[in-house]
Amino acid sequence: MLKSLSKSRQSIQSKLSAIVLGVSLVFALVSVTVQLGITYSHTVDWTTKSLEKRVKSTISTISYSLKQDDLTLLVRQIQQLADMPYVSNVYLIGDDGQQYWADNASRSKTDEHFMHHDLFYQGKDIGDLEIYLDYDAIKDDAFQSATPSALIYIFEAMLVAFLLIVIVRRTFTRRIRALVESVDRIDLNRVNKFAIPEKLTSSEDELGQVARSIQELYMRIRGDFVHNKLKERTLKQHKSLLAEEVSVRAQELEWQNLANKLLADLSLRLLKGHKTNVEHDVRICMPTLAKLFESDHVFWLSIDQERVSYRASYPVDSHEPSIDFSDNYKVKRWLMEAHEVATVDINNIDENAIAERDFLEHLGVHSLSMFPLTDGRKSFGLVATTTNHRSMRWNENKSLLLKRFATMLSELTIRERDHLAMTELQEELIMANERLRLEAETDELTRLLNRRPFSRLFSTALYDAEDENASVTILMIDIDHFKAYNDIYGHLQGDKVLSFVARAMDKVAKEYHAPLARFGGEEFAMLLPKSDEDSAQHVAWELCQTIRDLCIPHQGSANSGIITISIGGIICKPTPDTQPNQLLESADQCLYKAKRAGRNRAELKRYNASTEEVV
Ligand SMILES: Nc1nc2c(ncn2[C@@H]2O[C@H](COP(=O)(O)OP(=O)(O)OP(=O)(O)O)[C@@H](O)[C@H]2O)c(=O)[nH]1
Repeated sequence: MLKSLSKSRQSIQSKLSAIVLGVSLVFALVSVTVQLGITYSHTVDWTTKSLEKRVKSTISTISYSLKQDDLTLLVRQIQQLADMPYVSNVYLIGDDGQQYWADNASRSKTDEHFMHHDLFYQGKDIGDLEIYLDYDAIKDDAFQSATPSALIYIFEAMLVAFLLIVIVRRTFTRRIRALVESVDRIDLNRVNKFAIPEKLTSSEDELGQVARSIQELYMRIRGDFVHNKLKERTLKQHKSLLAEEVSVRAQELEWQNLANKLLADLSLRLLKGHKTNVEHDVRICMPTLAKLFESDHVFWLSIDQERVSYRASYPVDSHEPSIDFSDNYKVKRWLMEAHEVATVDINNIDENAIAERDFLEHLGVHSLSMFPLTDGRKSFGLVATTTNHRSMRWNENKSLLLKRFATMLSELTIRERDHLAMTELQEELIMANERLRLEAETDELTRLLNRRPFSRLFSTALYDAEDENASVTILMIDIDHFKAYNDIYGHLQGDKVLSFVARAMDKVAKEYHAPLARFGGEEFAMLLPKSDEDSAQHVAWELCQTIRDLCIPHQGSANSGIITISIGGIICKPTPDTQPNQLLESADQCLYKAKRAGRNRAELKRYNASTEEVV
């Protein structure tokens, strides 16, 4: 039962109650037993002493009456002894063997206890006196007298037990239960502040110590819990910060990657592309640039003195506000002399910077970031990115990107400038070369081609004629009796005549798109591509007539009296083996024939390229 009680929910109280009750009952039983023993022994002792006292007072009378055989006295004396409390019987035996019994219920002496006294009379043993006690009666009386005490003891024990339980309950069980209830309320998964009631902890007894220990333990656990929670929260915060940091880093890297790719692409495009497509190439990368800057517009301005021009802008169809620095040097200086990326927001602009504010308002710009284009000495342009209605979010990376973009455009502009200078120089050189070439290929006196370019043209004409299966004519022209002219009119006059004749023939040549050259001295050569015999004959005749028509007097010319020319010509349908020199030689021979035939005429022959014969 105790076991089951001890297992019950109110185990301590029940156990205590049972223990206290049991101990009290045992104590009561022991007390009653002790009381009984004491009462019994006390009664026996008292009875014995009373008897001894009585025997002592009556023994001489009994001895006397026995000796005197005064039976009446003897019996009375014995009966008086026998009437004493708890005396069951009195037995007397004389030395003569005579027995006397008191007149009590029992005369047996088998189970009785007794007191023994020797009877003397005048120093002589005359008999024995034995007194038997009624121990059962003593016991009964003892029990009877002990019963109230036992009841009192039991009541007392019950009372003590009850009081003890009440006291235990008041001072111990109830507090333990309150403590248990308090402890039950502890939730270690929460950080609520918890306190065991002060009435439990303030006590100096063991329970108070236990309550304080629990409170301290809880405080320590709570402290640890709070510490762990704080650690956990800090860890969470760190983790979230780390995740945020990683995300920001990733975005930055993505941004940086896009920026690098943009600049690399632009750089490559500018290197590969044609110089005239520069603006186009820059314009292509501007949308990405605007995205990277988170801006509305990107401008590339070229600034020369007060003249500002947009080289490229984004968006393409956006309004490009006109910029005039003619009476706004302050703003120009502000824009062009920045050494770092300048960012300005209409909200934060210095109150004194009225010109700058007006400038931004004129542009319709809320926020602006810019960097000048410079060759290190002088600024010649600007890259700027702007927002219209909001502040621009700017950072180091964006500054760096704008700087790198501006540096690229600066280098590009410098390269363009150098390229322009180089092109101009090249063009000058080409023109000079052309002039030199023309000079080298032009006869100084007549301004006609000289022999070298003519030979080249002649070879080309032969190839063309061969390709087209056409005929080509070469005319060799010589002024008649020119030595005589020099001799008569002088060398200088001879030079003048050479010029006149050349100019006149050139007119004819131009008419027929025929190259004409001074071949040397007073000799000329004319080439008639795609010509047949008739046309060649006609041109030759026209040449002779043209010179005759000049009517330059020549006293040394016996037959005409004027300057005339003789022409020898070869008409040829060339083959791949046809040699220009051979044709020139043949034409020369024809010229010789014309001279011999009387001059002032043309002698034209066909040259058979297959047989290499003049026919
Ligand atoms: N003034 C002048 N005379 C030149 C020039 N080149 C050549 N001559 C002269 O031209 C003359 C050519 O003379 P020749 O080859 O003997 O022939 P020609 O006197 O014209 O007689 P034909 O040719 O037979 O009619 C020479 O006296 C040269 O000195 C020149 O540039 N200026």
